[in-house]
Amino acid sequence: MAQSLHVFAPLSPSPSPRLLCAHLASLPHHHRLLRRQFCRAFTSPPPAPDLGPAVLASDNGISASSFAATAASAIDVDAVTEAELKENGFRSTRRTKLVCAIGPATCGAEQLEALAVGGMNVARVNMCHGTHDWHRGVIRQVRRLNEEKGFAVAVMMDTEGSEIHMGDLGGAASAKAEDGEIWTFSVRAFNSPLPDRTIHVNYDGFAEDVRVGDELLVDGGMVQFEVIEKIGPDVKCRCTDPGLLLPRANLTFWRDGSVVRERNAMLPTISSKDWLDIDFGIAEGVDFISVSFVKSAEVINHLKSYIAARSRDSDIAVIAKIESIDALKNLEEIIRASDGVMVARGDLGAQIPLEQVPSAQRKIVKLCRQLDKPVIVASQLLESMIEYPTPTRAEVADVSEAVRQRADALMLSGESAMGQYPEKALTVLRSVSLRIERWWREEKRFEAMELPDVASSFSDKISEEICNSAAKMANNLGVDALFVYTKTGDMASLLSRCRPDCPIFAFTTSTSVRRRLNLQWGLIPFRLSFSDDMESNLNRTFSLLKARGMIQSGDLVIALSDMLQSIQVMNVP
Ligand SMILES: Nc1ncnc2c1ncn2[C@@H]1O[C@H](COP(=O)(O)OP(=O)(O)O)[C@@H](O)[C@H]1O
Ligand SMILES: C=C(OP(=O)(O)O)C(=O)O
Ligand SMILES: [K+]
Ligand SMILES: [Mg+2]
Repeated sequence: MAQSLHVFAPLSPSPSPRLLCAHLASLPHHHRLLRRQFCRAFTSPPPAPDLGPAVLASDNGISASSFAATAASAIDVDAVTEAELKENGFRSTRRTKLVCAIGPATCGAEQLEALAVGGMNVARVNMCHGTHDWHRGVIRQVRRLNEEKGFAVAVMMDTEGSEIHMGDLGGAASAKAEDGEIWTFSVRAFNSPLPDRTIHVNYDGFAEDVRVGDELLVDGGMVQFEVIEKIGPDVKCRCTDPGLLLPRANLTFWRDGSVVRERNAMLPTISSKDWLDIDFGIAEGVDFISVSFVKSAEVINHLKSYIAARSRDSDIAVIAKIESIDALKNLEEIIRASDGVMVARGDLGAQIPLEQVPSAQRKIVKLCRQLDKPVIVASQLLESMIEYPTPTRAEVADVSEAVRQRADALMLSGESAMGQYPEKALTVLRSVSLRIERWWREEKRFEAMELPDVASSFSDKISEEICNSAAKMANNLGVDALFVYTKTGDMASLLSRCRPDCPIFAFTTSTSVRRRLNLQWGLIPFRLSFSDDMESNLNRTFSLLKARGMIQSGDLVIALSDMLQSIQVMNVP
């Protein structure tokens, strides 16, 4: 049994300028400008790894045109993953998936392609910002990239939800609030230009709900005010923690050490605007809809039945964002009802004390894995990279911890939507993920987690047992890859839940299932038409993958199928 040896060759840019920047990162705060200028001048973009589909044909001695015509129709695989596989071998493919919020910094065709090349698995558009035309442009551009360049980037649409937030600052990009300044927060509708130091608040009950003495937190505490006077619709506030106000920033108010949820707690989770956005998302065929400020399982079920009635042929997965006290209270029922979860630490940190966010994250990630639902860790992972080209040590440690917890995916928000270094931020996520995953495997710090039964029928129970056993066998035998043939994706998900040491090649007949699987830990999704005859499926897959240089004779694989509920161990012939 000849097992092949794979050499690790990280996909990272030339290290020297980064090291210099890392050194400069330790300078005191007032030197950061210097640091920034230095890093701008010296970290030229990494030499773009040639990961385009053209690479695919070259190693095999097959002419590009005939290759594209035959192989492309037979099997679809993500161009970037394929190149990573060839370059680094099975063992070193990235298991943690990456989600990027798209905004003004990344909505162009070239920028989107750069993110896809950099490893973006899911592109997220946030309905808090932009117009439907803008979002449509981004979604269609992602689809075009997938079709023309062989990526499988999924699209996630994130609802606005009924949060309380500021208006758009009369068109200004930001406004600075200084210590001691008096600002007016008002529910009045203003004609532009807005009066000086005035902020519109979108929630009509605001002036009635706040009290003098309340603390007003902008963006989860990035800027803080104290309420000093109420005059009709106007609330006068003194700035106690200065900072930058950004358009439509989220607002919470605190009284006696906890967040105030008066009538705003009665706001619907899905507003009338959200329903219009959801209709838009369904019409555009997004892969995921993430729901902001979920409070209970009911709203998830409601949305899922709406989607099922509206779009019989497409299956859109519903992601519950955990970002409120109510969501934490009803955590398990929400996770069970959803197709996935996002730990939305931005708003969560504005609703519970900050020091409780890490334990909440840990709990949510663990429960999601146990219940077989993908989980995304989001917000402020690399916040300083909105402005600076290198992350802080603390940010790298935070990313590492999320990877170590084996979350399915990490998300960039402002870093990729409006930051100065979107691609570099993605590179940091990618290289930290790879490094921590490798360390974890090498150290064999394998944390066996008790995985409860999630099956609801006896047949599902068989699939679940097969997956648990196969993952265990894969670890014990040190196999190169798990192959799973799955129509619905469920068996791929169950394998991913086990977080095995080797990557999981998931073959599915549908392009939408394939894109959806792109959010899940360790899965390399392929689209392939296959039959009930595993013998012929395997032979076909082996020859297609061998032709593309993605596997070699002698590689040891375990193959599973959800049609036959079978499990086979074999060497690639
Ligand atoms: N479509 C858009 N148009 C303009 N600005 C956007 C858009 N999407 C995102 N942004 C900017 O990027 C920031 C970070 O994006 P995101 O994390 O999605 O939103 P938020 O932080 O408001 O929840 C936003 O605060 C906003 O300034
Ligand atoms: C991801 C989050 O949601 P949004 O960016 O939509 O506020 C969050 O609050 O952390
Ligand atoms: K949102
Ligand atoms: Mg939020």
